[in-house]
Amino acid sequence: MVLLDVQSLVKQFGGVMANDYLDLSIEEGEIVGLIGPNGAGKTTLMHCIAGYHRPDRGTVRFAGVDITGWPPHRTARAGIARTFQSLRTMEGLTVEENVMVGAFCRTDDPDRAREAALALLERLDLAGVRGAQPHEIPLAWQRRVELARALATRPRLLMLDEAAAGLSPEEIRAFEQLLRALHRELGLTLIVVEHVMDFVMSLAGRVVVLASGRKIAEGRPEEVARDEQVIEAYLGGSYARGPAHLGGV
Ligand SMILES: Nc1ncnc2c1ncn2[C@@H]1O[C@H](COP(=O)(O)OP(=O)(O)OP(=O)(O)O)[C@@H](O)[C@H]1O
Repeated sequence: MVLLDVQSLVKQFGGVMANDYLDLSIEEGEIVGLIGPNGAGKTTLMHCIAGYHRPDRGTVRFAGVDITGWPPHRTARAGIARTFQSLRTMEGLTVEENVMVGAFCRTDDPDRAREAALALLERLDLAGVRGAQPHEIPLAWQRRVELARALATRPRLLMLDEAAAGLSPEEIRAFEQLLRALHRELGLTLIVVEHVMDFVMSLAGRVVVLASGRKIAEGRPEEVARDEQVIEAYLGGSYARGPAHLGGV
């Protein structure tokens, strides 16, 4: 079943076509990697899906419903969650309270929200730091707090924006294993926006490549890594890692 169906999506900022008639269709249960050089339009696409931007044209359908232009609190209720490139954990709130913020998407009852938050903190091995402030714990754990908060909204579609950035290779492997397990346990559909190629290429079943707001390739990770247009897009741009990073798949 198609869970997310984006058609002819356009988002423009002044003269910049950040998303230039994009189509994207995702089956329930898929893990889709979304890659592309800096400025390709990946974050804009996620913003348009989750309602942080209103598209100029095109449609976003989720579970058969037209959700184009719905604000974030409505898309969250519909079952779309996301994490942010720059961490948006809230200082002044404890780790547990941060996760409760997500749970309030589904309940008004603080006891229930706390219960849901605690269950997630235990599942993500964060129960020991539930009373800490997010800035007091390591980055890899802060990313899991963000993940827990997103999961607390009980999403069907979870979008991760550069969740592996700044993590060590060991932390990235652990994060990948955790995501695989959660994907299985919760029946999640995942969109993984990522610059860390090893991570996305090994996690995703399908990879979609954007450049200058357009989709230039899509397919299995090993196919995409060999695609000449993809290699060219990375070579031609200011992307620091270059195609060597794609070649290792
Ligand atoms: N709020 C905004 N105002 C003006 N221009 C924007 C805005 N958001 C994005 N852009 C522009 O739209 C284009 C796409 O940006 P976007 O952040 O979606 O790319 P990206 O693929 O996520 O890049 P990165 O990998 O660097 O995060 C860029 O040219 C960017 O400068």
